[in-house]
Amino acid sequence: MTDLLTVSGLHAGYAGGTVLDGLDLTVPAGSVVALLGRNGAGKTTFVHTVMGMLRPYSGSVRLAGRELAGAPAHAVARSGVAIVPQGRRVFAPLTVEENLRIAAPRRDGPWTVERVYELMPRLAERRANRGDQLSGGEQQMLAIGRALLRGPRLLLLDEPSDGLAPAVVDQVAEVLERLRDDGISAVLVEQDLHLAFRLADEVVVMSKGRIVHRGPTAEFRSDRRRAHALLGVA
Ligand SMILES: Nc1ncnc2c1ncn2[C@@H]1O[C@H](COP(=O)(O)OP(=O)(O)OP(=O)(O)O)[C@@H](O)[C@H]1O
Repeated sequence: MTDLLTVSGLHAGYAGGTVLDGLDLTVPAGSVVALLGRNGAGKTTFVHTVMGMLRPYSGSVRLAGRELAGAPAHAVARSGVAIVPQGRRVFAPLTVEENLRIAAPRRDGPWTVERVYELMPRLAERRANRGDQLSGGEQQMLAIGRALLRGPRLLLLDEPSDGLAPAVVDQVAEVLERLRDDGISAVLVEQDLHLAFRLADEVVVMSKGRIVHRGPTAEFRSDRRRAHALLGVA
């Protein structure tokens, strides 16, 4: 499989110091890679750096061969990367429909507002509701819909399960499963291992700004000792 995303030697951080310390990662086209790691490992920093929201100190971020490192977020978005941010960030005073319409849907992209509603009928039912009248799960679906409308080649999902009850995580998982089965390429940052295992083809573990493990999901799942050693979970 050809790699859609190729990140190499990525260094990035904040005024306080370096967080990404020479990170290398590839995402094959049509696959979902789960990015796991303890709190503070640098997962969100990675997602923000790929998206162009944080400028790297050095290193390369290539999407289908095209260099994106150092490009601003709007240029990265135009190149085909979309983010579903941690905390969802839907616009509270706007309705579901307005939130989707201002996502600036790509006219030539495969996704339309109607297609988003078909994927997530809950959003269609709530189309006239304001963002702040939605449940956490509905807000998450709205954030996913907004990202899809940009017609991304690569989707960056930053902890979609964050703050959701298990039954609601299950509903979001069903949506993401359908996208995966349709062949979407994605990096899924997750603390919820069940969700990561359910969706990802491969598991990547990050520690102190580097990748310290990579392997097929089934293999990682069956090796509890390694999961414990890398993530501190049972
Ligand atoms: N805006 C910021 N300014 C300064 N330091 C930051 C900023 N955002 C994150 N950091 C620091 O960078 C490090 C990595 O944080 P990051 O949020 O990328 O980790 P994470 O793996 O996503 O963690 P979590 O699972 O808790 O979300 C942490 O030490 C954090 O305190």
